[in-house]
Formats: sequence, C-alpha cells, structure tokens
Amino acid sequence: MIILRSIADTRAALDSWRRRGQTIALVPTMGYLHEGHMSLVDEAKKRADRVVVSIYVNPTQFGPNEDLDKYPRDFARDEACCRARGVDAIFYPDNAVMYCPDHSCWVTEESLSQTMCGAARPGHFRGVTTVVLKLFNITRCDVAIFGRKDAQQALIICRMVRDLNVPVEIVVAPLVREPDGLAMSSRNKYLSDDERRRALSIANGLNQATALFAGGQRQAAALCDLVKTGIANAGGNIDYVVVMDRDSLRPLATVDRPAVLAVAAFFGKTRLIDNVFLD
Ligand SMILES: Nc1ncnc2c1ncn2[C@@H]1O[C@H](COP(=O)(O)OP(=O)(O)OP(=O)(O)O)[C@@H](O)[C@H]1O
Ligand SMILES: CC(C)(CO)[C@@H](O)C(=O)[O-]
Ligand code: BAL
Repeated sequence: MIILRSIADTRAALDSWRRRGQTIALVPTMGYLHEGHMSLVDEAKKRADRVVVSIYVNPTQFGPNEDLDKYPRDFARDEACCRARGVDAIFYPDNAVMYCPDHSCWVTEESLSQTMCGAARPGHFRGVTTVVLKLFNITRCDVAIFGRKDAQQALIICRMVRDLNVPVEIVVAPLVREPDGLAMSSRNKYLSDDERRRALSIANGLNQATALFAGGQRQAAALCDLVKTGIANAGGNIDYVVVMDRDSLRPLATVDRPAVLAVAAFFGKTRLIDNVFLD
C-alpha cells in the first residue's frame, strides 16, 4: 500500500495503473476510519482493480463554529485499517496541497442542498462538492463509493456528476450500524457513555417509525412526531426530523412515493445524523 501526499505523486502512481489497463475506485473519507468506511472499501474492491482511500478533513465544508479543529484524527490507525483491508493507496494531502492560498473557484448545487444539513450548515455542501470534484480530478477514478449515512450528500454528488458530466460512476453503499443500532460515525467518539446511550433514541425512533410505516401509516407528521418524541425524551436537541421525496428532497406530507426519513440531532455538543428509506 502506498501513501500519496502530493498531486504529482498521485497522478504518477494512478497513471501507471491505468497504463496497465487497471480500473480505479475512490473512497473519499475524512479519516478516523470505522467499519462504515471499511464497508465502502469492500464495495470498492468489488468494482475496480485498484482501491484508493482519500483521507482529508476538508476545512471548506466546516462552518466557523463547527468542530474542524477537534475532528478526530489518527493517521497511523487509519493506515493500519487500510492495509489490513487490502487498500492499494491512501491519498493523504494537507491543506497546502488541496487549496492554493488564492483558491477562488467553487462548485455549488442549488436545489438539493437547500434543506436538511444544507440549511443547518450554510456553505457545507459547497465545500463538499468542491472538494469531491477536486478529488475526482486528481485521481481520475472510474468509480467512487459513498455511504448512505450521508444520504443528502450522496444525492448531491450524484446530481453534480449528472449536471456537470463528470465521468465517474457513483455507488451509494448501505448504512452500517453498531450492534445496538447506532449509525457508525467518526463523531461517535465525542459521546460520553451517557450521551452514547441516549443517542440510541435516534436509531430506535427510526426503527419504530419504519414499523409504523410498514403497518400502513403514511402521514409524514405522524412518523416524524414518533421520532421527535423519542429523541426529546432522551434529552436530545433536534436539528431536523423530516420525510423527504428521495429524488428531489422536497418535503412530503403523505408518503406516496420513495421517501427518506432523516434526522439530525445533538447529544451534548455532538451532532449526529441518521436516516431510513421508506419504500
Ligand atoms: N455508518 C456508515 N455507514 C456507511 N457509510 C458511512 C458510515 N459512516 C460514514 N460513511 C461514509 O463514509 C464516507 C466518509 O464519511 P466521513 O469520513 O465523514 O465519516 P463519518 O463517520 O460520517 O464521519 P462524521 O459523520 O463524523 O463526519 C461518506 O461517504 C460517508 O457517508
Ligand atoms: C465526501 C467527504 C470526504 C468530502 O470531504 C466528506 O464530506 C465525508 O467524509 O463524507
Ligand atoms: N460525513 C459528513 C462530513 C461532515 O460532517 O462534514
């Protein structure tokens, strides 16, 4: 496994694979890897000859009062995880490699990013789409794998690729949970034992809402209320609980088409997201 720190080295290594006719899958991450990320690596291995994991905590997707500085980082551990899982290369740039001091070009998606995390974190998706397009251009990967935990992000990246004719196939892989149901996330590390226990109310609420939906409930408000009550009773601070059309991310009053029930909530200072599909 090779560690690539510069764009020139990355291009040279990946070009040499391409010259041998090998295809390349990219798994973009912010590091502090867990089994959710590793499931994306497994998916990548099925879809290409070579797998590159990028590890970069992208400053342009964090708001001024967010957790950029304290975001968990442990490159040695990440390197060991990737090596054990058969990753071919880690692209591990620093800020000077990724952004020129006078960087002034941005990619903005102007529809899907208006709601949910886009509304709660102004500028967040502009940072995401910009850095993801840069990662695609640097690696010229054939396929890129994203997780459904960040369902809105995945949808926005698919839209960017479609609208800007980016020659990359996007694969969205399933959400991986801890044995008790909590969605895996690097930010789970911030949770105290008590917050961790109370944060389970998110997954539990989504499970209960899924069961209610399976039993015939089609009113979005009833499904959302169930989730909100569980989180509020556990002392969580709700950012949003919404039912959205799964293609347009427009709010649904009645679930009469494929939908996503999505949550963002704080436990202590930690903001967690989770979602389930309603089919
Ligand atoms: N539990 C999970 N299941 C599936 N994919 C996941 C999971 N957690 C993260 N991913 C995916 O991994 C990729 C990198 O995400 P990222 O590095 O931000 O991890 P994260 O655990 O979501 O961190 P955080 O939410 O704390 O920022 C994204 O495509 C994301 O959707
Ligand atoms: C896609 C991504 C790596 C871009 O920084 C990030 O938003 C993430 O980890 O989901
Ligand atoms: N996985 C989303 C990255 C972020 O929260 O900034």
